[in-house]
Amino acid sequence: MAAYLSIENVGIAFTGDKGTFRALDDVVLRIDKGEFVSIIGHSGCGKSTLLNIVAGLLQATEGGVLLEGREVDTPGPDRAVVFQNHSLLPWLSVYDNVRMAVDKVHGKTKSKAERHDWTLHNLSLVRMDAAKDKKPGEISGGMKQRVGIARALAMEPKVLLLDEPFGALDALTRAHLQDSLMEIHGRLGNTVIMITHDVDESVLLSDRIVMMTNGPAARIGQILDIDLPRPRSRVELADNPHFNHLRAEVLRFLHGHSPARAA
Ligand SMILES: Nc1ncnc2c1ncn2[C@@H]1O[C@H](COP(=O)(O)OP(=O)(O)OP(=O)(O)O)[C@@H](O)[C@H]1O
Repeated sequence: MAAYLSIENVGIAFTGDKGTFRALDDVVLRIDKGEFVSIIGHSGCGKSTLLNIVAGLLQATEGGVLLEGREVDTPGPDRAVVFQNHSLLPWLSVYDNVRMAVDKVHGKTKSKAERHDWTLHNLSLVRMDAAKDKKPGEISGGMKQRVGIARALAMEPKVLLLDEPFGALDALTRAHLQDSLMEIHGRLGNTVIMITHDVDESVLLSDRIVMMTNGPAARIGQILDIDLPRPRSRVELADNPHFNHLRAEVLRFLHGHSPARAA
């Protein structure tokens, strides 16, 4: 059976003033519906480039991406992206930031009352309904990321693309948001690709971890199956030998692929 999301022999080269830079080479990855896949690798290896190709924000030079058998090469509401630094509109309230996406995606299929309820429902999924009337400038970084996630979920995308969504947050907030994301994924069964630099985060959340070699011409170096039963608890996993073994596997891979110095 064909994969739900299929990254087929993707390569990309950037051409600029200083010549051509080959960022990715022959990346092949097939993802099932409902799967949570993390991508990990050293800085500059090409993780965001790969995510942006799946999002349709960048065009692959070779190969392509298929979602349910159809090629995707432009952005679309079936693939929602959450970036490391929230991209909320500062002049709109929390509610309106989500509502705008809801109106755009569900304007023709849901009534006004349904769109209102759907906006509130998604804000409550990330526990931001009480702060719905605040502006982005009045809430914390973690709260902004939660709104960004609510906005992405409200679009009911086929695939949720997360580019280091918790990278800019303190450890405690990060842990809370990881737990929320795990709970939402458990409940809704979203298909997720998440870029992270955090080894524990990748093992805790993922079904599979895709480890990338360093660029130029980065590829998938190894894929690790995370066969820990769900639901998962960070506290219980802290002294679980299998969790620690998986964690060590990722660390070993990263250590064996030390980053090249930036030119
Ligand atoms: N538009 C572009 N033009 C030229 N080179 C680019 C462009 N975008 C990315 N690159 C290069 O491609 C490589 C991969 O970049 P990318 O941002 O995908 O890495 P990353 O793994 O996401 O890094 P980080 O973890 O630091 O965010 C880097 O060497 C980067 O300099």
